[in-house]
Amino acid sequence: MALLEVREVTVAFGGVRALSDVAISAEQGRITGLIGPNGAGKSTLFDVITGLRRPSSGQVFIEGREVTRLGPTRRSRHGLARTFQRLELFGRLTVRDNLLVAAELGSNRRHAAELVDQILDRLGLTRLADTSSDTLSTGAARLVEVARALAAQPKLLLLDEPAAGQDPEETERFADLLRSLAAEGTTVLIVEHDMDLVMSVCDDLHVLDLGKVIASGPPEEIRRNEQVLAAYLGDAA
Ligand SMILES: Nc1ncnc2c1ncn2[C@@H]1O[C@H](COP(=O)(O)OP(=O)(O)OP(=O)(O)O)[C@@H](O)[C@H]1O
Repeated sequence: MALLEVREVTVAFGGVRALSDVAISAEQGRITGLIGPNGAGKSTLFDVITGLRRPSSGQVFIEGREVTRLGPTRRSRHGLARTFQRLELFGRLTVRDNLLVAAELGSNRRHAAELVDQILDRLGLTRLADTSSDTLSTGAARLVEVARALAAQPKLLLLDEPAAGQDPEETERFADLLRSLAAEGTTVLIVEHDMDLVMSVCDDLHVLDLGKVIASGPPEEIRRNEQVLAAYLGDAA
């Protein structure tokens, strides 16, 4: 059974269908990529999975339980955490306090401070712990968003363009982090335009174009798929 299953989801904004009968899944302990051109519907699908947007039709299941009608807070209790494409840190709080807020909402609240210190250390953020979040570089802020999502100790981690604004060294370290999280059993679903990162870390890919899934499979298959090459990858693969 997939940890996440999206069945036949459709989202319409007025007359525009942002998603049409989209079906994707993410397996436990694997890194699944969601790719496609701008406007394909990736962020809208994340909103449906996290409960920020109700689909016009279709269903979302986490560990086999339907969550389609649950709001974001109840879904986070089912082990789901996400980062945002547009950064959503609490700017005036320090890096540590941003993580503490998330950790204290999680199941391990009695050990929140200890957990936060472990995550800061793991992500190489200890030296920034007392820095106000609104003074961070974009690359560091992206990492802090991931750290904050991890503070909730999620089973399913959704990352919306986590590498945007990271330098190549940050991206390389980030790839290692994702691999180690997956090896520990965390399920990762990632939207990302950095194809080197996607092709090197993802176990499975789903490709969206104009609100439809045009291909699903392992990276080596996707990078040779004619329809995907025409719609998105072109010379990049
Ligand atoms: N709130 C909204 N109201 C109306 N249309 C919307 C809204 N949000 C998204 N759309 C439209 O839905 C489609 C999918 O947008 P979405 O942001 O999900 O794409 P995306 O794949 O995440 O793109 P990007 O890679 O640029 O982030 C686009 O045509 C977009 O203009």
